[in-house]
Amino acid sequence: MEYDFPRKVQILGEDIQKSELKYHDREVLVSKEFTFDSAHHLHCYEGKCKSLHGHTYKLQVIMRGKVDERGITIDFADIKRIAKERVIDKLDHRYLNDVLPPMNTTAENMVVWMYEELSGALKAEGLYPAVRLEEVRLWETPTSFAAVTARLMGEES
Ligand SMILES: Nc1nc2c(c(=O)[nH]1)N=C([C@H](O)[C@H](O)COP(=O)(O)OP(=O)(O)OP(=O)(O)O)CN2
Ligand SMILES: [Zn+2]
Repeated sequence: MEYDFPRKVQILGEDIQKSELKYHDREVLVSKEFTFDSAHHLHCYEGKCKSLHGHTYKLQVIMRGKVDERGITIDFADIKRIAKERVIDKLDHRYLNDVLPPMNTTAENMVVWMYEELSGALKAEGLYPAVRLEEVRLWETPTSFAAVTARLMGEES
C-alpha cells in the first residue's frame, strides 16, 4: 500500500514542515503485551485452584494519547520499561500470595492492582494526562482473562 507521507520532517532533522504532517494530533491507542510466570493459590474457593499451582500470565497494556510530530503517542520502549518496573519484575517467578498486597490473587483483583500501578507510573513520570491508560487485560490461561478500562476505573475523560 502506498502512503502519502510528508516529504519533510523537521523533528527528525530533515527538512520538513509540520503543516504537512497528516496524523499529528490524532488520538490513537497503542498496546504492548508481556508474559510472566507465577505461582499462586486462591482463598475462599472450592476447586483445583485452592491448591498451589502456576500460570504463564499474559498482560496487555493499552495506552491512549495524541500522536506527536514524530508520529508517536508513547514510545513502545517506555510502555515496556513502565510495565517491567511496576508489574512484571515484581511478579515474574514469584509466589503471588506473598508479593502482592493482601488480596485473593484472582485475575480480577490482580488486573485492578496492575491498572493502579501503571496509571500511577504515568502520573509520577508526568506523562499523564497527555498519555492515559485505556485498558489493561490479564490472561490467566490462554482462554481466561480479566480486564479493566479507564471508564471502569473512573478515569475516563
Ligand atoms: N473469575 C475467575 N475465576 C477463576 C479464577 C480467577 O482468577 N477468576 N482463577 C482460577 C484459578 O486460578 C485457575 O488456575 C484458572 O482457572 P481455569 O481458567 O478454569 O483454568 P483451566 O486450566 O482449567 O483452563 P482451561 O483453559 O479451561 O483448561 C479459577 N477460576
Ligand atoms: Zn490459578
